[in-house]
Amino acid sequence: SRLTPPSAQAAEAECCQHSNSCRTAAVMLVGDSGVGKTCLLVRFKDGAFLAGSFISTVGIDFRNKVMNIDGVKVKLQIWDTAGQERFRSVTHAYYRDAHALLLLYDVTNRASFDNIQAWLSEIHEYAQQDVVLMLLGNKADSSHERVVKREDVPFMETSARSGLNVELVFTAVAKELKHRSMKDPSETFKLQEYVNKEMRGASCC
Ligand SMILES: Nc1nc2c(ncn2[C@@H]2O[C@H](COP(=O)(O)OP(=O)(O)OP(=O)(O)O)[C@@H](O)[C@H]2O)c(=O)[nH]1
Repeated sequence: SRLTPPSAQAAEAECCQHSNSCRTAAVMLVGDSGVGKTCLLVRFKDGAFLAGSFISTVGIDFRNKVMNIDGVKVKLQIWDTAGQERFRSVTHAYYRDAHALLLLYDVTNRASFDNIQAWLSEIHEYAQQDVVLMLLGNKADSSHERVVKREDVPFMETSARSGLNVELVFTAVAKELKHRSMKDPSETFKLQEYVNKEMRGASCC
């Protein structure tokens, strides 16, 4: 479906009616068609996997989810963009308002990985300079041989199918944005360090 997200301010007003400690953040999912953007969002929002026939997103879609980050409500307004080339001009218009970008590729699809450079150029051109950026290698449930990962952007593997790291991605982004909005220089937050620590924690003990 094609929906226009309400402005971030409207979303903030709605969220903050119920709480005086609340932040709103716009998170945008980008990447080639078929890498699993819609599925990742549905997994995060509804805890389910959209198996079966693949319905490509048309234009842009969005969903809200409120997270509790260390006692502060962070409302994520998550925009799911169409990966298909013909919708590129629609998605360009949304980059400017995004606080965070999740750039996905499919670990089983080499072309989707090779296109990351083009996506990064696009992000550089249209997004805010200080946008929070994470690269996600999705479909990590697959036993397929991995394409080489990049070291220059915060990175982690995810699976919309198994749920691997899905909650962690959004928690990490929300934490980063919360830290920034509080503007407390004594508290630093390192996205990659946080996800590395949390991933290790999950696999040990
Ligand atoms: N095995 C596996 N399949 C997945 C995963 N995530 C998505 N898929 C499958 O990949 C296909 C594409 O998923 P979508 O989420 O619709 O892809 P998209 O990136 O939103 O595509 P566009 O809307 O065209 O940009 C679907 O058939 C999904 O079932 C995953 O983590 N593991």
